[in-house]
Amino acid sequence: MLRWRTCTSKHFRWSSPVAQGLILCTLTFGVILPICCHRLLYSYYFLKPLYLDSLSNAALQESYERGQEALRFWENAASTKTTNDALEMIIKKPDLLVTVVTTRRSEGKDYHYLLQVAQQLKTLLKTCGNKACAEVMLCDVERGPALNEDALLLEKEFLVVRRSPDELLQGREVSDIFEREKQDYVFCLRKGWDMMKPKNVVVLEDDAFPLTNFFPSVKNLLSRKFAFNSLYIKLYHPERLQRYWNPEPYRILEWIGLGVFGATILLLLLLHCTPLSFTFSPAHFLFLALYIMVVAELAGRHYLLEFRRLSPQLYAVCPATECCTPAMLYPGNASIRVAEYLDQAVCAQGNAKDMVLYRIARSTPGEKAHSVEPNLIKHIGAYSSVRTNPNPPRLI
Ligand SMILES: CC(=O)N[C@H]1[C@@H](OP(=O)(O)OP(=O)(O)OC[C@H]2O[C@@H](n3ccc(=O)[nH]c3=O)[C@H](O)[C@@H]2O)O[C@H](CO)[C@H](O)[C@@H]1O
Repeated sequence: MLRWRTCTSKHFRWSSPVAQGLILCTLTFGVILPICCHRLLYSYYFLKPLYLDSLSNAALQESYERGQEALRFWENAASTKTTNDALEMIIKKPDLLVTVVTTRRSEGKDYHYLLQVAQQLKTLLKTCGNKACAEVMLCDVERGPALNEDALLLEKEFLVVRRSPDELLQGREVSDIFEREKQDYVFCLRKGWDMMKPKNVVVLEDDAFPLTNFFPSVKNLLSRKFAFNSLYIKLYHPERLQRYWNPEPYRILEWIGLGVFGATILLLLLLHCTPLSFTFSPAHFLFLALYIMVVAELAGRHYLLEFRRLSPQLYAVCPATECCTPAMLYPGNASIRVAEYLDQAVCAQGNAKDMVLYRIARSTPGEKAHSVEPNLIKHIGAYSSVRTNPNPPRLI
Protein backbone atom coordinates (compact mmCIF):
# COMPACT_ATOMS: atom_id res chain seq x y z
CA MET A 1 0.00 0.00 0.00
CA LEU A 2 2.77 2.36 1.04
CA ARG A 3 4.69 1.48 -2.10
CA TRP A 4 1.66 2.17 -4.33
CA ARG A 5 1.14 5.60 -2.71
CA THR A 6 4.77 6.53 -3.25
CA CYS A 7 4.51 5.41 -6.86
CA THR A 8 1.36 7.44 -7.59
CA SER A 9 2.63 10.57 -5.88
CA LYS A 10 5.83 10.26 -7.87
CA HIS A 11 3.94 10.22 -11.19
CA PHE A 12 0.93 12.34 -10.31
CA ARG A 13 1.42 15.92 -9.18
CA TRP A 14 -1.61 18.12 -8.62
CA SER A 15 0.16 21.00 -10.27
CA SER A 16 0.85 19.02 -13.44
CA PRO A 17 -1.10 20.01 -16.60
CA VAL A 18 -2.70 16.55 -16.78
CA ALA A 19 -4.02 16.84 -13.21
CA GLN A 20 -5.30 20.35 -13.86
CA GLY A 21 -7.01 19.19 -17.02
CA LEU A 22 -8.64 16.34 -15.14
CA ILE A 23 -9.88 18.64 -12.39
CA LEU A 24 -11.26 21.10 -14.95
CA CYS A 25 -13.11 18.32 -16.81
CA THR A 26 -14.48 16.74 -13.63
CA LEU A 27 -15.75 20.08 -12.37
CA THR A 28 -17.21 21.14 -15.71
CA PHE A 29 -18.79 17.90 -16.86
CA GLY A 30 -19.57 16.38 -13.48
CA VAL A 31 -20.71 19.40 -11.47
CA ILE A 32 -21.23 22.72 -13.28
CA LEU A 33 -22.96 21.55 -16.48
CA PRO A 34 -25.28 19.08 -14.72
CA ILE A 35 -26.34 21.84 -12.31
CA CYS A 36 -26.88 24.44 -15.04
CA CYS A 37 -28.38 22.25 -17.77
CA HIS A 38 -30.48 19.53 -16.16
CA ARG A 39 -33.70 21.41 -16.93
CA LEU A 40 -32.75 22.43 -20.49
CA LEU A 41 -34.84 20.39 -22.92
CA TYR A 42 -32.25 20.25 -25.69
CA SER A 43 -29.21 19.59 -23.51
CA TYR A 44 -27.65 16.15 -23.03
CA TYR A 45 -28.00 16.77 -19.30
CA PHE A 46 -31.78 17.15 -19.47
CA LEU A 47 -33.36 14.85 -16.89
CA LYS A 48 -36.12 13.47 -19.08
CA PRO A 49 -37.79 11.22 -16.48
CA LEU A 50 -38.00 14.14 -14.03
CA TYR A 51 -38.93 17.10 -16.19
CA LEU A 52 -40.30 16.03 -19.60
CA ASP A 53 -43.88 15.56 -18.42
CA SER A 54 -44.08 18.82 -16.50
CA LEU A 55 -42.46 20.84 -19.32
CA SER A 56 -44.73 19.24 -21.93
CA ASN A 57 -47.86 19.85 -19.87
CA ALA A 58 -46.85 23.47 -19.28
CA ALA A 59 -46.29 23.97 -23.04
CA LEU A 60 -49.67 22.40 -23.84
CA GLN A 61 -51.39 24.59 -21.26
CA GLU A 62 -49.69 27.72 -22.56
CA SER A 63 -50.70 26.90 -26.13
CA TYR A 64 -54.26 26.11 -25.06
CA GLU A 65 -54.58 29.48 -23.30
CA ARG A 66 -53.10 31.32 -26.27
CA GLY A 67 -55.57 29.47 -28.52
CA GLN A 68 -58.56 30.38 -26.39
CA GLU A 69 -57.37 33.99 -26.20
CA ALA A 70 -57.02 34.05 -30.00
CA LEU A 71 -60.52 32.57 -30.36
CA ARG A 72 -62.00 35.38 -28.21
CA PHE A 73 -59.98 37.94 -30.14
CA TRP A 74 -61.19 36.79 -33.55
CA GLU A 75 -64.80 36.25 -32.45
CA ASN A 76 -64.80 39.78 -31.18
CA ALA A 77 -63.19 41.08 -34.38
CA ALA A 78 -65.72 39.21 -36.55
CA SER A 79 -68.66 40.62 -34.64
CA THR A 80 -67.45 44.23 -34.85
CA LYS A 81 -66.33 44.20 -38.51
CA THR A 82 -69.32 44.57 -40.78
CA THR A 83 -67.97 44.02 -44.27
CA ASN A 84 -65.72 41.47 -45.77
CA ASP A 85 -63.21 43.83 -47.36
CA ALA A 86 -60.22 41.49 -47.35
CA LEU A 87 -60.74 40.68 -51.02
CA GLU A 88 -60.98 44.30 -52.11
CA MET A 89 -57.75 45.18 -50.39
CA ILE A 90 -55.59 42.64 -52.22
CA ILE A 91 -52.43 44.25 -53.47
CA LYS A 92 -51.12 42.94 -56.75
CA LYS A 93 -47.41 42.07 -56.92
CA PRO A 94 -46.65 42.50 -53.22
CA ASP A 95 -43.00 42.29 -52.17
CA LEU A 96 -43.91 39.38 -49.95
CA LEU A 97 -46.92 37.09 -49.82
CA VAL A 98 -47.39 34.98 -46.70
CA THR A 99 -49.58 31.97 -47.47
CA VAL A 100 -50.85 29.94 -44.54
CA VAL A 101 -51.90 26.39 -45.46
CA THR A 102 -54.66 25.24 -43.18
CA THR A 103 -57.03 22.38 -42.73
CA ARG A 104 -59.56 21.42 -40.08
CA ARG A 105 -57.92 19.60 -37.19
CA SER A 106 -59.88 16.90 -35.45
CA GLU A 107 -57.25 16.34 -32.74
CA GLY A 108 -56.12 19.39 -30.80
CA LYS A 109 -58.79 21.64 -32.28
CA ASP A 110 -59.22 23.54 -28.99
CA TYR A 111 -55.71 24.88 -29.42
CA HIS A 112 -56.83 26.88 -32.49
CA TYR A 113 -53.38 26.89 -34.06
CA LEU A 114 -54.52 28.85 -37.09
CA LEU A 115 -56.11 31.57 -34.94
CA GLN A 116 -52.93 31.88 -32.88
CA VAL A 117 -50.82 32.21 -36.02
CA ALA A 118 -53.23 34.73 -37.57
CA GLN A 119 -53.27 36.86 -34.43
CA GLN A 120 -49.49 36.87 -34.31
CA LEU A 121 -49.27 37.81 -38.00
CA LYS A 122 -51.69 40.68 -37.45
CA THR A 123 -49.60 41.94 -34.52
CA LEU A 124 -46.34 41.66 -36.45
CA LEU A 125 -47.79 43.35 -39.53
CA LYS A 126 -48.76 46.33 -37.41
CA THR A 127 -45.13 46.88 -36.47
CA CYS A 128 -44.12 47.26 -40.12
CA GLY A 129 -45.13 50.91 -40.33
CA ASN A 130 -47.05 52.53 -43.17
CA LYS A 131 -46.03 50.21 -45.98
CA ALA A 132 -47.32 46.71 -45.20
CA CYS A 133 -44.41 44.28 -45.08
CA ALA A 134 -46.52 41.45 -46.50
CA GLU A 135 -49.86 40.37 -47.85
CA VAL A 136 -51.41 37.41 -46.06
CA MET A 137 -53.47 34.73 -47.73
CA LEU A 138 -55.08 31.83 -45.91
CA CYS A 139 -55.33 28.71 -48.03
CA ASP A 140 -58.07 26.52 -46.62
CA VAL A 141 -57.54 23.05 -48.07
CA GLU A 142 -60.24 21.31 -46.05
CA ARG A 143 -62.05 18.82 -48.29
CA GLY A 144 -65.11 18.53 -46.07
CA PRO A 145 -67.85 17.65 -45.39
CA ALA A 146 -67.16 19.51 -42.11
CA LEU A 147 -65.94 23.09 -42.46
CA ASN A 148 -62.70 24.59 -41.20
CA GLU A 149 -64.34 26.90 -38.68
CA ASP A 150 -61.17 28.74 -37.72
CA ALA A 151 -60.61 29.74 -41.34
CA LEU A 152 -64.24 30.88 -41.62
CA LEU A 153 -63.75 33.13 -38.59
CA LEU A 154 -60.84 34.89 -40.30
CA GLU A 155 -62.60 35.68 -43.56
CA LYS A 156 -63.31 39.29 -42.66
CA GLU A 157 -59.68 39.99 -41.89
CA PHE A 158 -57.72 37.97 -44.44
CA LEU A 159 -58.15 36.73 -47.94
CA VAL A 160 -59.19 33.06 -47.66
CA VAL A 161 -58.94 30.87 -50.76
CA ARG A 162 -60.45 27.43 -51.25
CA ARG A 163 -60.87 24.88 -54.02
CA SER A 164 -63.91 25.21 -56.23
CA PRO A 165 -66.53 22.40 -55.96
CA ASP A 166 -65.20 20.98 -59.26
CA GLU A 167 -61.62 20.93 -58.01
CA LEU A 168 -62.83 19.28 -54.81
CA LEU A 169 -64.58 16.56 -56.81
CA GLN A 170 -61.42 15.85 -58.83
CA GLY A 171 -59.36 15.44 -55.65
CA ARG A 172 -61.74 13.07 -53.91
CA GLU A 173 -60.05 9.83 -55.00
CA VAL A 174 -56.64 10.65 -53.42
CA SER A 175 -56.54 8.36 -50.42
CA ASP A 176 -52.92 8.70 -49.22
CA ILE A 177 -52.76 11.50 -46.66
CA PHE A 178 -49.18 12.44 -47.60
CA GLU A 179 -50.06 12.73 -51.29
CA ARG A 180 -53.09 14.77 -50.32
CA GLU A 181 -50.98 17.05 -48.16
CA LYS A 182 -48.58 17.56 -51.07
CA GLN A 183 -51.40 18.31 -53.53
CA ASP A 184 -52.85 20.79 -51.06
CA TYR A 185 -49.50 22.52 -50.78
CA VAL A 186 -49.15 22.71 -54.56
CA PHE A 187 -52.66 24.12 -54.82
CA CYS A 188 -51.78 26.88 -52.34
CA LEU A 189 -48.50 27.72 -54.08
CA ARG A 190 -50.27 28.06 -57.43
CA LYS A 191 -53.23 29.99 -56.06
CA GLY A 192 -50.98 32.61 -54.44
CA TRP A 193 -48.95 33.00 -57.62
CA ASP A 194 -51.98 33.25 -59.91
CA MET A 195 -53.84 35.74 -57.75
CA MET A 196 -51.07 38.13 -56.80
CA LYS A 197 -47.86 37.45 -58.74
CA PRO A 198 -45.88 38.16 -55.57
CA LYS A 199 -42.19 39.06 -55.73
CA ASN A 200 -41.43 36.54 -52.96
CA VAL A 201 -43.47 33.99 -51.06
CA VAL A 202 -43.40 32.55 -47.56
CA VAL A 203 -45.53 29.48 -46.97
CA LEU A 204 -46.42 28.71 -43.38
CA GLU A 205 -48.17 25.61 -42.15
CA ASP A 206 -51.01 26.54 -39.81
CA ASP A 207 -49.06 25.59 -36.68
CA ALA A 208 -46.01 27.74 -37.53
CA PHE A 209 -46.09 30.65 -35.10
CA PRO A 210 -43.90 33.51 -36.38
CA LEU A 211 -41.47 34.93 -33.82
CA THR A 212 -41.13 38.65 -33.15
CA ASN A 213 -38.23 39.19 -35.54
CA PHE A 214 -39.94 37.31 -38.37
CA PHE A 215 -40.47 40.08 -40.93
CA PRO A 216 -37.17 41.95 -40.39
CA SER A 217 -35.32 38.64 -40.68
CA VAL A 218 -37.11 37.62 -43.88
CA LYS A 219 -36.42 41.08 -45.30
CA ASN A 220 -32.77 40.74 -44.39
CA LEU A 221 -32.55 37.31 -46.02
CA LEU A 222 -34.11 38.65 -49.20
CA SER A 223 -31.57 41.46 -49.29
CA ARG A 224 -28.72 38.93 -49.44
CA LYS A 225 -27.44 37.79 -52.82
CA PHE A 226 -27.63 34.06 -52.14
CA ALA A 227 -31.43 34.22 -51.74
CA PHE A 228 -32.13 34.56 -55.44
CA ASN A 229 -30.03 31.50 -56.21
CA SER A 230 -32.19 29.46 -53.86
CA LEU A 231 -35.11 27.23 -54.65
CA TYR A 232 -36.16 27.61 -51.04
CA ILE A 233 -34.88 28.82 -47.68
CA LYS A 234 -36.07 26.86 -44.67
CA LEU A 235 -37.06 29.10 -41.81
CA TYR A 236 -37.40 26.27 -39.30
CA HIS A 237 -35.58 23.11 -38.35
CA PRO A 238 -36.66 21.03 -35.34
CA GLU A 239 -34.71 21.96 -32.22
CA ARG A 240 -34.01 18.32 -31.39
CA LEU A 241 -32.08 18.00 -34.67
CA GLN A 242 -29.91 21.09 -34.19
CA ARG A 243 -27.05 19.31 -32.41
CA TYR A 244 -23.51 19.23 -33.74
CA TRP A 245 -23.59 15.47 -33.46
CA ASN A 246 -26.30 15.32 -36.07
CA PRO A 247 -23.69 15.33 -38.70
CA GLU A 248 -24.12 17.99 -41.34
CA PRO A 249 -20.75 18.94 -42.89
CA TYR A 250 -21.16 22.69 -42.27
CA ARG A 251 -22.00 22.05 -38.62
CA ILE A 252 -18.78 20.11 -38.08
CA LEU A 253 -16.89 23.08 -39.52
CA GLU A 254 -18.83 25.45 -37.26
CA TRP A 255 -18.04 23.19 -34.30
CA ILE A 256 -14.30 23.14 -35.02
CA GLY A 257 -14.38 26.90 -35.58
CA LEU A 258 -16.07 27.40 -32.24
CA GLY A 259 -13.44 25.22 -30.53
CA VAL A 260 -10.56 27.14 -32.11
CA PHE A 261 -12.13 30.51 -31.35
CA GLY A 262 -13.01 29.56 -27.76
CA ALA A 263 -9.55 28.09 -27.11
CA THR A 264 -7.88 31.26 -28.41
CA ILE A 265 -10.00 33.45 -26.12
CA LEU A 266 -9.35 31.17 -23.12
CA LEU A 267 -5.62 31.13 -23.75
CA LEU A 268 -5.48 34.91 -24.08
CA LEU A 269 -7.41 35.24 -20.83
CA LEU A 270 -5.09 32.80 -19.08
CA LEU A 271 -2.00 34.57 -20.36
CA HIS A 272 -3.06 38.14 -19.69
CA CYS A 273 -5.65 38.12 -16.94
CA THR A 274 -4.36 35.58 -14.42
CA PRO A 275 -1.23 35.56 -12.22
CA LEU A 276 -0.53 31.96 -13.32
CA SER A 277 2.78 31.38 -15.01
CA PHE A 278 1.81 29.54 -18.11
CA THR A 279 3.76 28.05 -20.95
CA PHE A 280 1.72 27.73 -24.07
CA SER A 281 1.98 24.57 -26.15
CA PRO A 282 -0.01 23.19 -29.09
CA ALA A 283 -1.24 20.41 -26.76
CA HIS A 284 -2.79 23.04 -24.45
CA PHE A 285 -4.51 24.62 -27.40
CA LEU A 286 -5.84 21.30 -28.66
CA PHE A 287 -7.10 20.39 -25.21
CA LEU A 288 -8.93 23.71 -24.77
CA ALA A 289 -10.45 23.53 -28.26
CA LEU A 290 -11.79 20.02 -27.56
CA TYR A 291 -12.98 21.15 -24.14
CA ILE A 292 -14.99 24.03 -25.63
CA MET A 293 -16.42 21.75 -28.33
CA VAL A 294 -17.60 19.18 -25.80
CA VAL A 295 -19.07 21.86 -23.52
CA ALA A 296 -21.01 23.37 -26.45
CA GLU A 297 -22.37 20.00 -27.57
CA LEU A 298 -23.36 18.78 -24.11
CA ALA A 299 -24.95 22.07 -23.04
CA GLY A 300 -26.88 22.22 -26.33
CA ARG A 301 -26.12 23.94 -29.64
CA HIS A 302 -29.72 25.13 -29.69
CA TYR A 303 -28.99 27.54 -26.84
CA LEU A 304 -25.87 28.90 -28.52
CA LEU A 305 -27.90 29.64 -31.64
CA GLU A 306 -30.18 31.86 -29.58
CA PHE A 307 -27.37 34.46 -29.31
CA ARG A 308 -27.72 35.06 -33.03
CA ARG A 309 -31.14 36.61 -32.40
CA LEU A 310 -29.36 39.79 -31.30
CA SER A 311 -29.53 41.00 -34.89
CA PRO A 312 -30.88 39.66 -38.23
CA GLN A 313 -27.37 40.16 -39.67
CA LEU A 314 -26.10 37.45 -37.31
CA TYR A 315 -28.49 34.78 -38.63
CA ALA A 316 -26.58 31.94 -40.21
CA VAL A 317 -27.43 30.56 -43.62
CA CYS A 318 -26.37 27.02 -44.40
CA PRO A 319 -27.20 24.26 -46.88
CA ALA A 320 -30.77 23.02 -46.36
CA THR A 321 -31.37 20.28 -43.86
CA GLU A 322 -33.71 17.42 -44.54
CA CYS A 323 -36.74 17.50 -42.31
CA CYS A 324 -39.93 19.53 -42.34
CA THR A 325 -41.52 22.40 -44.14
CA PRO A 326 -43.55 24.40 -41.59
CA ALA A 327 -42.03 27.69 -42.73
CA MET A 328 -40.45 28.11 -46.15
CA LEU A 329 -39.27 31.17 -48.03
CA TYR A 330 -39.50 30.97 -51.82
CA PRO A 331 -37.60 33.88 -53.35
CA GLY A 332 -38.66 35.29 -56.73
CA ASN A 333 -40.59 32.78 -58.80
CA ALA A 334 -39.28 29.75 -56.86
CA SER A 335 -42.73 28.97 -55.47
CA ILE A 336 -44.06 28.17 -58.90
CA ARG A 337 -40.97 26.09 -59.75
CA VAL A 338 -41.50 24.14 -56.54
CA ALA A 339 -45.16 23.57 -57.44
CA GLU A 340 -44.06 22.09 -60.76
CA TYR A 341 -41.40 19.88 -59.19
CA LEU A 342 -43.76 18.60 -56.50
CA ASP A 343 -46.42 17.87 -59.08
CA GLN A 344 -44.10 15.34 -60.69
CA ALA A 345 -43.57 13.40 -57.45
CA VAL A 346 -45.85 11.02 -55.60
CA CYS A 347 -45.80 11.27 -51.82
CA ALA A 348 -46.40 8.53 -49.29
CA GLN A 349 -45.43 7.60 -45.74
CA GLY A 350 -41.64 7.97 -45.51
CA ASN A 351 -41.63 10.10 -48.65
CA ALA A 352 -43.58 13.16 -47.57
CA LYS A 353 -43.31 16.50 -49.34
CA ASP A 354 -40.39 17.72 -47.20
CA MET A 355 -38.23 14.74 -48.22
CA VAL A 356 -39.27 15.05 -51.86
CA LEU A 357 -38.41 18.73 -51.91
CA TYR A 358 -35.04 18.14 -50.27
CA ARG A 359 -34.14 15.50 -52.84
CA ILE A 360 -35.30 17.67 -55.74
CA ALA A 361 -33.10 20.55 -54.60
CA ARG A 362 -30.10 18.22 -54.31
CA SER A 363 -30.56 16.39 -57.59
CA THR A 364 -31.70 19.17 -59.92
CA PRO A 365 -28.82 20.98 -61.61
CA GLY A 366 -28.86 24.71 -60.90
CA GLU A 367 -31.15 24.48 -57.86
CA LYS A 368 -29.90 25.18 -54.36
CA ALA A 369 -31.65 25.07 -51.01
CA HIS A 370 -30.74 26.77 -47.76
CA SER A 371 -31.72 26.85 -44.10
CA VAL A 372 -31.53 29.77 -41.74
CA GLU A 373 -30.56 29.48 -38.07
CA PRO A 374 -31.96 30.14 -35.52
CA ASN A 375 -35.60 29.41 -36.32
CA LEU A 376 -37.90 32.23 -37.37
CA ILE A 377 -41.02 30.41 -36.21
CA LYS A 378 -42.04 28.33 -33.25
CA HIS A 379 -43.74 25.05 -34.08
CA ILE A 380 -46.82 25.03 -31.85
CA GLY A 381 -48.54 21.97 -33.32
CA ALA A 382 -48.45 19.36 -30.60
CA TYR A 383 -51.05 17.39 -32.57
CA SER A 384 -50.32 16.32 -36.13
CA SER A 385 -53.09 16.23 -38.71
CA VAL A 386 -51.24 13.71 -40.87
CA ARG A 387 -49.77 11.26 -38.35
CA THR A 388 -50.96 9.30 -35.33
CA ASN A 389 -50.44 11.33 -32.19
CA PRO A 390 -48.97 10.04 -28.94
CA ASN A 391 -51.28 10.48 -26.01
CA PRO A 392 -50.54 12.88 -24.40
CA PRO A 393 -48.15 14.63 -26.80
CA ARG A 394 -44.65 15.28 -25.46
CA LEU A 395 -42.12 17.93 -26.44
CA ILE A 396 -39.46 15.44 -27.55
C1 LIG B 1 -43.04 20.48 -37.45
C2 LIG B 1 -43.00 19.40 -38.45
O1 LIG B 1 -42.17 18.52 -38.39
N1 LIG B 1 -43.93 19.45 -39.44
C3 LIG B 1 -43.89 18.55 -40.55
C4 LIG B 1 -44.81 17.37 -40.34
O2 LIG B 1 -46.12 17.85 -40.15
P1 LIG B 1 -47.05 17.40 -38.96
O3 LIG B 1 -46.99 15.91 -38.78
O4 LIG B 1 -46.73 18.24 -37.77
O5 LIG B 1 -48.49 17.74 -39.55
P2 LIG B 1 -49.35 19.07 -39.49
O6 LIG B 1 -50.60 18.74 -38.81
O7 LIG B 1 -48.56 20.22 -38.99
O8 LIG B 1 -49.67 19.29 -41.04
C5 LIG B 1 -48.75 19.86 -41.90
C6 LIG B 1 -49.49 20.79 -42.88
O9 LIG B 1 -50.24 19.99 -43.78
C7 LIG B 1 -51.54 20.56 -43.92
N2 LIG B 1 -52.43 19.46 -44.34
C8 LIG B 1 -52.75 18.45 -43.50
C9 LIG B 1 -53.59 17.43 -43.91
C10 LIG B 1 -54.10 17.46 -45.23
O10 LIG B 1 -54.86 16.59 -45.69
N3 LIG B 1 -53.71 18.49 -46.04
C11 LIG B 1 -52.89 19.48 -45.64
O11 LIG B 1 -52.58 20.38 -46.40
C12 LIG B 1 -51.84 21.16 -42.57
O12 LIG B 1 -52.82 22.16 -42.68
C13 LIG B 1 -50.48 21.75 -42.22
O13 LIG B 1 -50.34 23.02 -42.80
O14 LIG B 1 -44.77 16.53 -41.50
C14 LIG B 1 -45.14 17.17 -42.74
C15 LIG B 1 -44.93 16.15 -43.86
O15 LIG B 1 -45.87 15.18 -43.79
C16 LIG B 1 -44.29 18.39 -43.01
O16 LIG B 1 -42.97 18.05 -43.31
C17 LIG B 1 -44.33 19.30 -41.79
O17 LIG B 1 -43.49 20.41 -42.02
